[in-house]
Amino acid sequence: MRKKTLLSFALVVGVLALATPLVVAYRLAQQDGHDEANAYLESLALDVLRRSDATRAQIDMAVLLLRSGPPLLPCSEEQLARMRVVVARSSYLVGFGYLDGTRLMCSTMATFEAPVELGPPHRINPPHIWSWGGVALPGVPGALFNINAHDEYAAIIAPQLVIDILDQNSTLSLSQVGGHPPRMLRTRGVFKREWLAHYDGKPAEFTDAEHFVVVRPSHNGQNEVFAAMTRDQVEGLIRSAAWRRMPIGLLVGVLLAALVFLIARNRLSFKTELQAALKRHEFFLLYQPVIDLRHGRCTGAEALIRWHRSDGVVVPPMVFIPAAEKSGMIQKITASVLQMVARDAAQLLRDNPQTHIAINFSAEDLHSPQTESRLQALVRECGAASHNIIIEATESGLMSPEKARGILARIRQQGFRVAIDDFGTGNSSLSYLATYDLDFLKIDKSFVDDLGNDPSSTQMAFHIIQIARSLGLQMIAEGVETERQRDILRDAGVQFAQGYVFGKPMPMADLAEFIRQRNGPAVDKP
Ligand SMILES: Nc1nc2c(ncn2[C@@H]2O[C@H](COP(=O)(O)O[C@H]3[C@@H](O)[C@H](n4cnc5c(=O)[nH]c(N)nc54)O[C@@H]3COP(=O)(O)O)[C@@H](O)[C@H]2O)c(=O)[nH]1
Repeated sequence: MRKKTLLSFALVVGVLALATPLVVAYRLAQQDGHDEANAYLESLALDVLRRSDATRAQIDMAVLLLRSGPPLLPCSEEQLARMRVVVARSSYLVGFGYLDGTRLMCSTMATFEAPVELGPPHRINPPHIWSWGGVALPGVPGALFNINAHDEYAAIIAPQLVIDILDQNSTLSLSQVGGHPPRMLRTRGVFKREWLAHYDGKPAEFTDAEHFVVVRPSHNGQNEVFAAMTRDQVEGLIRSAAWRRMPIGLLVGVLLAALVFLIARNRLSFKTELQAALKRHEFFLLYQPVIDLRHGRCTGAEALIRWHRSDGVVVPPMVFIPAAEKSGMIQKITASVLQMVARDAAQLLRDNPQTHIAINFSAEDLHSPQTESRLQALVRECGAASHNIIIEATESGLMSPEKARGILARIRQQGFRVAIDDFGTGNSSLSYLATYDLDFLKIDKSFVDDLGNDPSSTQMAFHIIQIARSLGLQMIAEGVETERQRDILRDAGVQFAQGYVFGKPMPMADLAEFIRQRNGPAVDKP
């Protein structure tokens, strides 16, 4: 990836890394604020319903007590005294009275000069309980009462008592509605009749242009409480939740953005480091001998790159080659490998014209138009022939078949030989492999390791050998560490092998000596 692209990519990912936790934190804060509003309004609504139930229970109990004593003369001092005792014992009843039909004859609250005509009841529920709302009583000016009558006994209730659970300054709204059609039983704050349309007998929450409303029905379904707060109040709760959530979101965002920054810097600096290493010629090659298993001669070697850093550490290719591939540096490194082979191997190839040097190519090398000219320059510079060079391409390098196939075909036409490396570790199939012009198939070390020990690895290795045979490819087994592995491979018809049993990767001078010893008249067969 080019520096500019990497920077833009890192910037976009960094901004996303910073913004995403903030957005998530805000969304959670919105949810928290909403949940808080919901929970608070629900608790208020349930409280009103609980008080309403308690009021009803107190009325029932009061009527029971009034009826339990010996019958008294209606509106007599004795009856009013009994009513006063009952009222004193209850917390939600403010008075009691005696009814004759719809006329309130007397009450504990005030003495009437004449009976108070209440008119037709506002609600009858169940049949023997009649209710009136908003009743003005003589002797108690400026107050309106609800009256709840059980036959002749009328409980007098201050409607606000049930609903006055908010402090005076509260701007929340609470309304209890009951009956069919619905009538307002008691209210405080705002109530809009259109809210009734949102309620279908089940608990509900909804928002209109100005309010967030929670509705909770009583357990007997006879009335329901609407608790509401303004949308500004909900926003206030969201804001306080955001104050709690956002710092965590910000912290996570900053950490993620810092991580992105560090990774990008690492990538960029690694690329810079590779560039500097190339300039300072810190890369060098070791050569691992390849042995012909039939007669034990060394037929060539694989060039394996190492990075001798200025701090003295020798970095193996597994560490920097993948990073070089990702940072777009691999072609420069391969070009340097070709130059080093040209320099290192010139003498060896002149002295041993039948030997080869195998060079690893990455996917990008196989897709580059410069590869052919670089290979031509290599053989020209070291005075070798193209058959002295084997290109090792990994399965992943062949993954863009259109580009790779063309280059490989042209390279082979010019006499260079091609091996597929690490075969079996990717997803290549036999039919896929058959579409390429190849000379060698390298059997990956992972299949060689357990040869003769693990039946499935052994079977896999034999299967790969079968594939190579069916495609007419010669085989090079890699990672051969024991004589047993060597013998099994040789007996299975594998022609070539490399591995520690023959020789570890070594400098060119050592390789020349190795070949002299191995291929000279005194050479031991494997
Ligand atoms: N694109 C390029 N890739 C390269 C280049 N040089 C090396 N590589 C690739 O790096 C991978 C690791 O290579 P390396 O650490 O050099 O390991 C090689 C051998 O040292 C190791 N090997 C060989 N025999 C044995 C053995 O008997 N035991 C054992 N434990 N290890 C052994 O195997 C590696 C050779 O692998 P391969 O190339 O698949 O034959 C590796 O994938 C290299 O390809 C480069 O210049 N360019």
